[in-house]
Amino acid sequence: MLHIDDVSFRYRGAETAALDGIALDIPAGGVYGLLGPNGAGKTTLISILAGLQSASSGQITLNGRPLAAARAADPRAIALVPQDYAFYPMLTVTENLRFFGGVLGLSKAELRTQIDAAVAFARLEQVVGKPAEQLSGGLRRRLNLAIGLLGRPQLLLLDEPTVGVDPQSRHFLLDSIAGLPATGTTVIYTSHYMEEVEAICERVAIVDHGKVLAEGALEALLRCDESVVELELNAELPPDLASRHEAVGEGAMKYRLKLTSAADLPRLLDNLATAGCAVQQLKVGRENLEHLFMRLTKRSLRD
Ligand SMILES: Nc1ncnc2c1ncn2[C@@H]1O[C@H](COP(=O)(O)OP(=O)(O)OP(=O)(O)O)[C@@H](O)[C@H]1O
Repeated sequence: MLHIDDVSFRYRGAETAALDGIALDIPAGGVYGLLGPNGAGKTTLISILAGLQSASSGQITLNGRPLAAARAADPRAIALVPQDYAFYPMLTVTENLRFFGGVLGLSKAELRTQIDAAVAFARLEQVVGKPAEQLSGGLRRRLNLAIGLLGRPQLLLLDEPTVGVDPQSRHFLLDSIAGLPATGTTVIYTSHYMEEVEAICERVAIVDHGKVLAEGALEALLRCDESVVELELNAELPPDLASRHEAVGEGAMKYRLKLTSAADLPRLLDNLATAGCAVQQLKVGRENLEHLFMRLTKRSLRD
């Protein structure tokens, strides 16, 4: 659907490029995660995809057409839900939706249908008459999302849509976003919360310093070659086992260990039993995005 080929971008006066040869293929359907720490270049890429900035070099096509031509042919094809609140605080929810629907050029009948659909999707029914400035952080995010959906975009760009929301609204937002591909909208979801990306994205690109460090189906990225075991014990891991398995501490009595062969796991469990450590939890053979990111960059996503 979206093909990004060798795209670079440098802000005026900046010493380094914000995007440095980004190449990505984003298929139709699904939620595609753009994961990276602050300053990685996510917002810059999203702004270029939304037409707010032009790439310094490289090509982008949507369904085989250059991006600008695709947007000119169908101005509603791509919608952006920005990181900031993008509505008028003193207008009510309905007034905001009516205004932004009008900007999109929706007919009266379309406007009514789309506003009803967006309100239902974002579950804003209880607050339609409230000025936006009186909404909680979570409801503001939901209004932002509802506005983005008014034109029934083929591609929805979500720039960190859960920043500053309470856990309940976050859960609701993530569930709603995961359901969008089934309604015909492909989603690009930027975040520095790897748990969110792991929860709702089928494919992921990890970006840092304007470059793609890894890209692919989430399951394939997280499947590791080396066997990895996550253990939770009732006691400290004995030091000899820690060094033999290159253990990394993951919190109180939680460890991440490496195995070199299939026979290593029963041996490890025997050794733990001999040392008097009971295993409370055990997970085998799967990375998580935080570890993958650390392996690629030698630092944490939260740095
Ligand atoms: N208007 C600007 N002028 C100059 N440099 C900028 C500007 N906006 C962003 N940058 C720089 O470009 C790089 C990429 O920033 P960008 O906002 O795209 O990253 P991000 O991954 O979206 O981070 P965040 O999660 O903090 O929004 C950073 O080094 C940032 O400092």
